[in-house]
Amino acid sequence: MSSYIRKKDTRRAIRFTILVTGSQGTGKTSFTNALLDQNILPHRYENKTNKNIPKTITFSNLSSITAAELEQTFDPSLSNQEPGIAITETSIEIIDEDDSKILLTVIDTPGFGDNLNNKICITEICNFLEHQFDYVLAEETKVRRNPRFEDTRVHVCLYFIEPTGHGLRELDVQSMLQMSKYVNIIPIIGRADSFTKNELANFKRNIIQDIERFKIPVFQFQADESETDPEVIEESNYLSQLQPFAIITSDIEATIDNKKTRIRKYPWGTIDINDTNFSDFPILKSVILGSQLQDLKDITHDFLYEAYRTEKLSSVADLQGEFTDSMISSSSNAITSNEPPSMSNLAEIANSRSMAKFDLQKKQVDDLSNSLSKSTIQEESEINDTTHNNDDIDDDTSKAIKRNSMNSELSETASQSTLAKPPQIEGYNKTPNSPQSSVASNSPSFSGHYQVPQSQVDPKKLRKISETVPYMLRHENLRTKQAKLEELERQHAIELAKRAAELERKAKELKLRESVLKERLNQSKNITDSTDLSKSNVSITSEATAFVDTTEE
Ligand SMILES: Nc1nc2c(ncn2[C@@H]2O[C@H](COP(=O)(O)OP(=O)(O)OP(=O)(O)O)[C@@H](O)[C@H]2O)c(=O)[nH]1
Repeated sequence: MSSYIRKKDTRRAIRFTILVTGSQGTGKTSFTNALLDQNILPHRYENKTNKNIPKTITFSNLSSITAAELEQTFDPSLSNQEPGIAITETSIEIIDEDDSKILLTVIDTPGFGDNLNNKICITEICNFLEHQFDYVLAEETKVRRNPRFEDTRVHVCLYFIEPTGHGLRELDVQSMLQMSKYVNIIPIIGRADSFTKNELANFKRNIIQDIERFKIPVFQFQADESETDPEVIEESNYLSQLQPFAIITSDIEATIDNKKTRIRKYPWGTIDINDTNFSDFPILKSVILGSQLQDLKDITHDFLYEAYRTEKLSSVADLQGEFTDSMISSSSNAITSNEPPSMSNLAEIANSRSMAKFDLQKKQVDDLSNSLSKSTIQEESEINDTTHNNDDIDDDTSKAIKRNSMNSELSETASQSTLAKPPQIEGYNKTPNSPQSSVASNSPSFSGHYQVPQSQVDPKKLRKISETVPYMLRHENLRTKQAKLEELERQHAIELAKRAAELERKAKELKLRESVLKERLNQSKNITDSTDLSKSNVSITSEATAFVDTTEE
């Protein structure tokens, strides 16, 4: 990565958001600094004056004490207080020589795992992830969309496991399980230099067994079934076998063989964190900012968000059903002052479930039918823009993207290679066609005798994800996926139009009923009036008779 420039022109940048979480001291800050190639984030123990303090998005704890107060002084009387959890973000724009940009946002979770009861941490992170989905859902269902809307969904969670050597803790299992509903999970072993080779192999085996036992749907590097490129298949197999990545990170910059890198110094020697004999850091970096970037984004949108959206919208549809039923059955009921639902606030409605309260109102029925017919038309006209609005990859950007293929030497290796089918952790398959659940049940699991791979593929020969172009898109896949997205949107629009038409029909029916009732009311009024008239006629006649009688007398 050649240069980093603070946010300037984000029009064509690819947005990519990473959540870095895990217990304290596992090397998250050092990792982020190494990933961004700048010591941008302060360590907790450091003087923060010269560093960028990340923007705090949320903070919450179970007591009234603030995190800053806890950090300032140690007061034994506060030792039972919970430090809580904050969610912070740091955005940076990575620009390569081709002017291609990634707007990278790193979300950190200081305080995670520091509480006596860490449920609050999981809840807070899940709420944050869910809110990002809600923003997109609310925007998608708006009649008029905001052209400057920023998609803040998180594409990958790098979960740092404490280097205990034992396996996953309950907090790790619970966190990964719950977060996996909203984000791709990649487990990471931080501070991997704490282990000997055998210890690391055992630790990886324990983690994999736990992932299998608790059915944690971590990210799968398995290539698509439709993938035919042997290089991609081989690389995916290699990455699958390597997982969970074991990384060494550092803040100390150095130059080795004329290349900028980072090192860790020990009394007995020095380790280059980019040396794949010791550290998976360079592989992880090229995976998240390169070869898998687009897949991570696609899975976030096509599976995770789609599942969330379906769940939310179907809850709205149920409520709408109740609403329309109540419209018919309660046509003569008293009128309440609740607002009618509109197609532009479905997300809010889904969240608050306030639609259940809605009742019939004559005036509102009119409003509703008007607004629905408008929104149906607009939805259809705007639906084609959805993909462009939601995703920031435009044609121009795609053109600028380079696809660096392996050299011919690796192709040879690939064709001769007899790699065993890599084990899988239950979870997502990257093929957009196959739903997550079916994959989970079909995928073979890690076997108990899983072995840490002995570098069947030379990591140096991994597809070169250029340091200047830190990402790569799969052009052909992108097109098919785009088409699928458009098809989904079209179906969604049709569904909305149907629902709107149905509501409109019911509204008309009600109007008709209303006018019939009015007519009847008028008729009955007329009858009453004529009865009154005949009564008064009778009294006039009797008065007249009395008058005639008196005159005659
Ligand atoms: N041995 C070793 N130490 C590391 C490694 N990465 C980071 N450290 C050190 O571990 C300590 C904690 O690292 P951080 O990067 O601050 O860890 P963190 O997870 O951000 O910690 P919190 O901010 O407290 O949550 C620092 O002293 C780092 O220098 C590593 O790969 N190996």
